[in-house]
Amino acid sequence: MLLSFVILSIAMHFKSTGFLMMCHERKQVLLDRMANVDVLTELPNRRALMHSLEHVWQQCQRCHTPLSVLMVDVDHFKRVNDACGHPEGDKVLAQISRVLQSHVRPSDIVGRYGGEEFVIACPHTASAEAQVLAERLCAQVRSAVSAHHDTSAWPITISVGLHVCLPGDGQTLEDIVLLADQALYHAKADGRNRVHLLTPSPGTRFGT
Ligand SMILES: Nc1nc2c(ncn2[C@@H]2O[C@H](COP(=O)(O)OP(=O)(O)OP(=O)(O)O)[C@@H](O)[C@H]2O)c(=O)[nH]1
Repeated sequence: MLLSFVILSIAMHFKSTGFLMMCHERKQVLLDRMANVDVLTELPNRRALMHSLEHVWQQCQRCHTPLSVLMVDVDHFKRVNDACGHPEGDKVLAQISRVLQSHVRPSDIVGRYGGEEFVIACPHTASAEAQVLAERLCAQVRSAVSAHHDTSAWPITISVGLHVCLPGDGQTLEDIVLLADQALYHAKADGRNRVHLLTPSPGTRFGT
């Protein structure tokens, strides 16, 4: 009788310890998700994106292959919010994120950089291939995403700044993001709804 009581107590102790461990693991998974995933788009947030970008850049440097980085920004997005409302704007951002994600390779990284800006990193990808991808993304967003205001559908477009990092040019993560952002600036200035490939001046030294 006493023996079975002891066995039962031990079994209950392990069961409750196991249960507590399971709760702890679930809580940890939830916390990790909250720290790394953007709630609206379910894409990696800026923190997770920068972490992955650093990882793929190191990988490309080891393999002596280029890394193409696309900075994507929704055109005149303020107008969408103003005309259709913030919740509709949120839907548009979620829709765009799905389009971007569905047109890249599994090895590419898509993340929400902030607001209406996304970053796509394509490891082992040279400029010609990246440019084709960027043009395709522009066309896909234009045809697949629209905001609904009353009965009218408003086409949504994106501008893409493309920067190609070559191993050996000494670029830091900050340089990479800055250059992709400069490319985006040109795409916007040239009229939006387009891709601009940045060509750094010959001899430009980074990371100094
Ligand atoms: N609905 C919604 N709007 C957002 C979110 N994040 C940023 N925005 C809006 O995005 C808009 C960005 O506006 P601007 O920076 O002026 O740029 P823009 O209107 O897209 O114009 P250009 O970039 O110059 O083409 C602002 O109105 C922000 O409020 C979000 O999570 N949801």
